[in-house]
Amino acid sequence: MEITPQQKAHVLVESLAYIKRFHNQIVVIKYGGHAMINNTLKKAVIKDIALMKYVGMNPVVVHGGGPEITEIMKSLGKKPEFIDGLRVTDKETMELTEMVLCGKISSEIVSLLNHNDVKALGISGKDGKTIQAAQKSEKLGLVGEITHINTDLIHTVIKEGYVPVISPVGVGTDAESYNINADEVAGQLAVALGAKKLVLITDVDGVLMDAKKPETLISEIKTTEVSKYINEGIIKDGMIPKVQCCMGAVTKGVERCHIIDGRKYHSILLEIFTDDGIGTMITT
Ligand SMILES: Nc1ncnc2c1ncn2[C@@H]1O[C@H](COP(=O)(O)OP(=O)(O)O)[C@@H](O)[C@H]1O
Ligand SMILES: CC(=O)N[C@@H](CCC(=O)OP(=O)(O)O)C(=O)O
Repeated sequence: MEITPQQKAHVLVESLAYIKRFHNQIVVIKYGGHAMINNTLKKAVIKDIALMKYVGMNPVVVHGGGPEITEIMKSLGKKPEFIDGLRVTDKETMELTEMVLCGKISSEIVSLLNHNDVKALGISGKDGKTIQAAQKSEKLGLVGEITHINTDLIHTVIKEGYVPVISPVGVGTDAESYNINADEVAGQLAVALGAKKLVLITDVDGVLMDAKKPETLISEIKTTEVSKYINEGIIKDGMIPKVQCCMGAVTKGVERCHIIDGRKYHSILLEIFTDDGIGTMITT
């Protein structure tokens, strides 16, 4: 169906209300590794984030990269192991994780944003002690639990006009590195920054009753329903930290938390600039 010039103009005018609503507001976008499917899609996601910045919003990107960490582990003969969606992390895995997240993925996102004339800056959670952490549990090894978020560096770079791109690596009291699930970082960062909205981009339509059937999308989940879905085995694996982090964020003041499908072109814009909403929204 062809869109007429009048319809295009109408869409632009309609967007004004959203631009005004989010002007100068922080929106945390978590870009998951499973949604970094190919370069074309990656470039489209980056363009959406660039557009948010152009119109006066303050996007803060938290990136994942689980599939790439898994790939490099396998290529080195290491067997990835997960408990409730979290990677069991020994010392060598931690080094690989840091290399992939801070060395490769962060720098790629930063460079794509820069290419779209948006100033971007990569920040590992270790930089400026932004994400402080302690060991989550013995069995997970060097997986971190966030103990404190220091937002100074992020606020400074936002003030200077940059889009911060955060890698989910934390620092302990002995300067040791911790691998932290990127959803957890995004959720707690959204709270610490007083973000208006948290958007998690992944590779499914949202939370599904049956993970293999997109038509079973649950468009809204109340925080009180989350543990029921987890206990019944409907929400599992990598979806567990996602709903839990949204739950934490909405109960601590983030107005809206959404889990959306990054495989669909311009899903971020649809989420931010329309009333219809897509994916799953977590509400109190
Ligand atoms: N109820 C559910 N609805 C949708 N996806 C689910 C559900 N339970 C588990 N999942 C899984 O969660 C995955 C998303 O988490 P994850 O693989 O960690 O993605 P990301 O890299 O984007 O963080 C989906 O691809 C799906 O396999
Ligand atoms: C502890 C833990 O599981 N950390 C994650 C960090 C990366 C991540 O969260 O990436 P996605 O968002 O792409 O899943 C991992 O090692 O895979």
